[in-house]
Amino acid sequence: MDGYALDDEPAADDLLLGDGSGLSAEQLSRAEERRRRRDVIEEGAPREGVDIIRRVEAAVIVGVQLPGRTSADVEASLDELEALLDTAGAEVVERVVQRLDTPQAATYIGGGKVGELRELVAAHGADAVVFDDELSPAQQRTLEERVKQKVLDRTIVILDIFAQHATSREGKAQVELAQLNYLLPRLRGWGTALSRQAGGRTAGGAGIGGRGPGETQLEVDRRRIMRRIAKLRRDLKDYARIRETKASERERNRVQVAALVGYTNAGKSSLLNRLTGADVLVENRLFATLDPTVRRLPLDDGRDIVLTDTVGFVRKLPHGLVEAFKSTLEESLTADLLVHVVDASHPEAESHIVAVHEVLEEIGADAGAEQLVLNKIDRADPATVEALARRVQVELDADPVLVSAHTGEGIEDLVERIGLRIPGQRIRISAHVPYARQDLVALAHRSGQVVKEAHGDKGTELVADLDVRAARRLRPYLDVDVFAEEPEDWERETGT
Ligand SMILES: Nc1nc2c(ncn2[C@@H]2O[C@H](COP(=O)(O)OP(=O)(O)OP(=O)(O)O)[C@@H](O)[C@H]2O)c(=O)[nH]1
Ligand SMILES: [Mg+2]
Repeated sequence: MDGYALDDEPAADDLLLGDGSGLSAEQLSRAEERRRRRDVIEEGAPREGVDIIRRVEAAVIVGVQLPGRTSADVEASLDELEALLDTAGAEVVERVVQRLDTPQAATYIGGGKVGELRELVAAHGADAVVFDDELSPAQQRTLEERVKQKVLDRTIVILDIFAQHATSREGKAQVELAQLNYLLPRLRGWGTALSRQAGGRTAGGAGIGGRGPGETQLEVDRRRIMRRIAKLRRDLKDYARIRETKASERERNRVQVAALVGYTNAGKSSLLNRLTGADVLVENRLFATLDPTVRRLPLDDGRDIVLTDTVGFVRKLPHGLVEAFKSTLEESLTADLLVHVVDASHPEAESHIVAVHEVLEEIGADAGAEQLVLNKIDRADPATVEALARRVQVELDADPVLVSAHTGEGIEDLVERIGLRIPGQRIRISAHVPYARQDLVALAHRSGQVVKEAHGDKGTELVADLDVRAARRLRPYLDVDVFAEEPEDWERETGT
């Protein structure tokens, strides 16, 4: 069967209604309601884009417990899949878990389970089955044939959320590239949706109740997608070049960068707002932020650094997506310090830390300095936070700062810690310091490298490499006022 010609199978809908399917009267009537609404929707206009999930209302989700994973692991991952689907606008009506020694080649789960799934889907009037793991194109196709309904996986859900939320040109291009790369090997199955995207239904009645597009149409689609992929790659290279230019401008201005990274919904944007008075969208939703935001952060010692906020990570983040977002994430790659934000009130906090480290490793950003921040301590149990802090100290050799972006608790500590972890820049100064201010000469010795020191009749002639803070205190006696031209508006350059 080609395409999601769902209405080919009206029988599946009628199959179990009113029989001993085990559903409550309420569940049955909701299933009936969904069917009615969907009929209306299917009549409606074709939608734009590859928006597969937006067409899903009610999903059955499937997790597999492989050796080495506890059932709690599987449930936690399914909780997250449910949250992802919720973000994408779909409701989960049932979850199915199977224990397996190894995934089945043809259908991932076992044959008996597939039959069960088919019945569940029909009984609930669900319009999709979503697997928590990535399926191969062949598995997906086989499952669709047997379950008689659309079969999706976690990857496409995440891709769809990203597609819904991306706002910048670069973000949109990155997501589209990842989507098309995912789609290309699955074209046989996705033909219908694509033909619609191309502007109308394919000749031959590929729409409701029709057959999928023929081979020729598939070839056309495939070539068109490949051309589009090539174009997106070129565009992304251009965007990356622009980004590089900005980064090297910042380099020239010797601005240092701290990047907020962390699991989605950890509170990165909230912290950026709290630390810099920014006004970035904060939502109790996964992937609220997709586009990087850059803000100036004044440190206690008078230095200004740049703080960046970017897309959050999640377990099993599709590889294509990480690849596509590499240039956005480059900000973290080149940062002087990674500020890794953790939702300390989340029961899965530790596995989130691990997942974030995995993604950082994948993009090659795991080498630099990292400051762990345990956020949301206002809503977490203090004993739990303490225990978590102790465990990360022992296991990761991290010295976390405890904060609440909401109440502001710990924020001063965090700023101080960032200042300590980001090495002060040194600048070369030359000065004539009067004998009355020998304390400043002593300061130069303490906080930097004195290159030359000579005693003349007016005072001490000094050449030294100092951190900016110390240098600023010598300002009245500098031979050249290096602070006269401080950059002022670089934080607006990526403006939002
Ligand atoms: N109680 C409490 N809630 C917080 C705190 N910080 C953030 N939140 C809430 O956590 C949710 C996510 O916050 P965001 O700042 O959007 O998180 P994020 O890490 O930027 O999330 P993404 O951009 O989706 O990756 C929001 O509902 C915030 O109000 C905190 O310190 N305490
Ligand atoms: Mg955010």
